[in-house]
Amino acid sequence: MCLQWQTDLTQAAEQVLKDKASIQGIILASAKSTFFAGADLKGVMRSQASDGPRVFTEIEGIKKAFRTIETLGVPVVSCLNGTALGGGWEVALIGHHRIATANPKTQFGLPEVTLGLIPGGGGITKMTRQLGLLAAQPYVLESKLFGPEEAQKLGLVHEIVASDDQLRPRALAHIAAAQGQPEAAQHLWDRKDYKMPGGTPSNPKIAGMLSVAPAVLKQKTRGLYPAPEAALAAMVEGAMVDFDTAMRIESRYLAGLMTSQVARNMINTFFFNMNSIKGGQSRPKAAPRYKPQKVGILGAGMMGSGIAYSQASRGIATVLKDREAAEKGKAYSHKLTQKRVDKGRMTADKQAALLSLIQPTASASDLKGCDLIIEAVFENRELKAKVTQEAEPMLAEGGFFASNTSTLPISGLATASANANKFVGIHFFSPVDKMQLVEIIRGAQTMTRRLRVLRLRAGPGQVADCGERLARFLYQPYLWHLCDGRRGMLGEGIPAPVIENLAMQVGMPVGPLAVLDETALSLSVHVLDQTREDFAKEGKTYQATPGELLVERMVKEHKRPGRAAGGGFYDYPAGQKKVLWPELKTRFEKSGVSYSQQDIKDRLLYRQAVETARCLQEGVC
Ligand SMILES: CCC[C@H](O)CC(=O)SCCNC(=O)CCNC(=O)[C@H](O)C(C)(C)COP(=O)([O-])OP(=O)([O-])OC[C@H]1O[C@@H](n2cnc3c(N)ncnc32)[C@H](O)[C@@H]1OP(=O)([O-])[O-]
Repeated sequence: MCLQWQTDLTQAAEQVLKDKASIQGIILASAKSTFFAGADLKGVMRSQASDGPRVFTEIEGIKKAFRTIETLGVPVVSCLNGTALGGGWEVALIGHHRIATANPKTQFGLPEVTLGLIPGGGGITKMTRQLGLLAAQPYVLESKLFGPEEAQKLGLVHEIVASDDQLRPRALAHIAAAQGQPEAAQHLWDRKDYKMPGGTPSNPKIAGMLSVAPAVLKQKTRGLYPAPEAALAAMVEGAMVDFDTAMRIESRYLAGLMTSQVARNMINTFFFNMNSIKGGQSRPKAAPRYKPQKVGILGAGMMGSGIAYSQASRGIATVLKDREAAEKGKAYSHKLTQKRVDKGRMTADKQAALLSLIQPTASASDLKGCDLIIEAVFENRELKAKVTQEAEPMLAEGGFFASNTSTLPISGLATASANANKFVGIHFFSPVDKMQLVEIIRGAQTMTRRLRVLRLRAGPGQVADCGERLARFLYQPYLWHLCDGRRGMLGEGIPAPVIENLAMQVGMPVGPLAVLDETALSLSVHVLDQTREDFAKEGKTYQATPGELLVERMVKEHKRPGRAAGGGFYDYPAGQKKVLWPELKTRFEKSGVSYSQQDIKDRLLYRQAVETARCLQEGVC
């Protein structure tokens, strides 16, 4: 929907108006394999707040042309040869009759709210009038996409043909058959007897639902996403007025969002940056794809068990080695998959196949032939050195070794290896089965080629090659800061519920204390002990921060090592929701401590922003 397209559309609409007497029907078709990809997102990225009036006029101009075509009095047929999204689906909705080619890859719908926008090119008004206020919500507020078959069931597509070359003949046949039938040249909502399915907001049932809808929405968005709120408002306000006014309401909300920083951020992150990542922008162009055939994992604790699951779920033969807990580690995969089997999302056969790929063992000799071994033992340098030396000789020819450390420098750990050039960090995030990011850390001696190969297929999702930076300079300091920082929020006496709730209010999925519990407080203490030892070897004394000391107290004095070991900052009563450990109040909260909620929110966010900027500055990609 670039500016040139808008000009062409206006001209086409003016032309059909002139030629009206000689037109029997109109076919909307695309010369490309995608029917239409919607608004020009690059153009949206260039808009500023001051462009609001211009953008509003442009949206209204587009919709005026749409309206000219659909109210001309001739049947309009949309021939949907491929995907139609956002403004593209709104173009499809101009057609009174819509024919789609059967293709499981085709997607229709309105992804606007996922980009900080709303379907303001007629999408909200038309989908609401077609489906009703309730039934339209998933498509408008949650951007639920659908294929041709679902579209047909919803009455949004009227015919499905087997191949693209049947679209035009079917459209022509429809137009021929529709001659003399005024209703075939009219949308449902333009008919005199039109009634909104399910009723308008004046219907008591709908009114009841609408009275809670904003609260339900806010619970999901926490008030941080303006687009779904605007979409709901446009749906409801539009349902109470005539069609043209509803269209104008939509345009106003859309113009506001299109010129907002939030939309620019979301489009950049969720469309352009995501496409770059998916397109492998940061991957070396020439390196072939790599998938290890057999992976060994050392240590079947929380991380090792999760990594074993992540490898096996990708069809990779996995040896899970632990002196005592290997079976328990494998049971974690059973627990995860059983939940899916119980919900009917996985067959018992698939579960059995996945579990059969995990070989629990206490013996290092079972690692023989692994082309990748990942150690996931405690953050203790000596232990890591010991397991490295024990397992490395089992590697297959050309295989390489990885440490899942989150804090210890890779170059240092690599000194225990006989092949430091084949030693890398692969840092999975907890819980491994949920977190998409995998961080690849290059040691000083890691061969670049090794890293390149690895970057392609190391873990469950995205890979950042961060040359020892992210783990040490972003992840850990960030976590530390959350409970300590330089002065330490909890240590300052700020109530734990305040910290947790404000973190959620700035958009974090869970509070920082919950994150620390998940990653295990005991892990942080292992790191602290190791750091003290490292300093002592150099004749120095490490000055622990207040936050480090606080976590140490939690583990050593209060015996609260984290979630996996039964409790940390939270209690985890079986079968119930976690609750903050009541004694945090008596042990850490200081009565009379003064704090500003905004300051706490800023502290939580600024730290991330500063560390992210530092990573960029240091070339972490
Ligand atoms: C008034 C009405 C307002 C309306 O309601 C608001 C909207 O429509 S909001 C919009 C709602 N629409 C959407 O959210 C749909 C967004 N688009 C898509 O989801 C996919 O592109 C699509 C599924 C259509 C095709 O997938 P595929 O076949 O794998 O192709 P591909 O993905 O590799 O793209 C090829 C190239 O085209 C580029 N480009 C694509 N779309 C846009 C765009 N809208 N803009 C700008 N550029 C776009 C893309 O960056 C890439 O460029 P490059 O330089 O070559 O890297």
